Amino acid sequence: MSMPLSIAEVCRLAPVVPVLVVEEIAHAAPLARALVAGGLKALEVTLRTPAALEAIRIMAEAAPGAVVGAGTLRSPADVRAAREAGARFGVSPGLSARVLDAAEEAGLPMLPGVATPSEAMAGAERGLEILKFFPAEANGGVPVLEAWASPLKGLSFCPTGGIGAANAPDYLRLPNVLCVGGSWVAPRGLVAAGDWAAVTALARTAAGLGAVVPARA
Ligand SMILES: O=C(O)C(=O)C[C@H](O)[C@H](O)COP(=O)(O)O
Repeated sequence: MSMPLSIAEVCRLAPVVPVLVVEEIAHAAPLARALVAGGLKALEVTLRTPAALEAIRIMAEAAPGAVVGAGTLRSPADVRAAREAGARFGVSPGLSARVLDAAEEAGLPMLPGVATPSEAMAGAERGLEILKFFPAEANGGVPVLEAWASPLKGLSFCPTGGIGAANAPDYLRLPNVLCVGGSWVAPRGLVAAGDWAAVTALARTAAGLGAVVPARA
């Protein structure tokens, strides 16, 4: 039985949470190992492919250093399926009371997505202190999080959507950012080609982003 982790603990495992779209079961184990080898331990497997739930099971077994979660949770049924597959945290594009109720019932720590102060306040009213800012770049990116820092004091964010190695440091240096999410560390082409060494190299660069940002030191 793995130790239960809070969302804060999940976000502190590494500066970047890889957002994964697993098309083939055979990719699950080597992909998880490649990311963990590069230093990224919290892995978000999106429930966007038929392989996703089985991929969560396989990754947790194949990469003991990984903390595997499920992304794209949009319904209570998604939450229950993710939990049964062994997901240790859940991520959602939005903030849904039904999804959050189901997650509470299942004991699944949730990182729901918000794009406005009203949504962030709705999350805070439910006792959540860490929220995903999604889609980060399309919603105004860094200046929006800077503008939220004072009025939404006490809330921290995991911006996701449109983030890559080039702009991740701009987010990671914000005091109200704990980590960022992104698919750039596991690009479709490298995964399809089984180029796990290249994935590890991307992960290593991403894992090192935290070290160069004074706010996270
Ligand atoms: O569905 C979810 O729960 C998600 O987490 C969505 C992802 O955060 C983004 O799709 C990642 O965005 P990119 O890094 O720009 O590819």
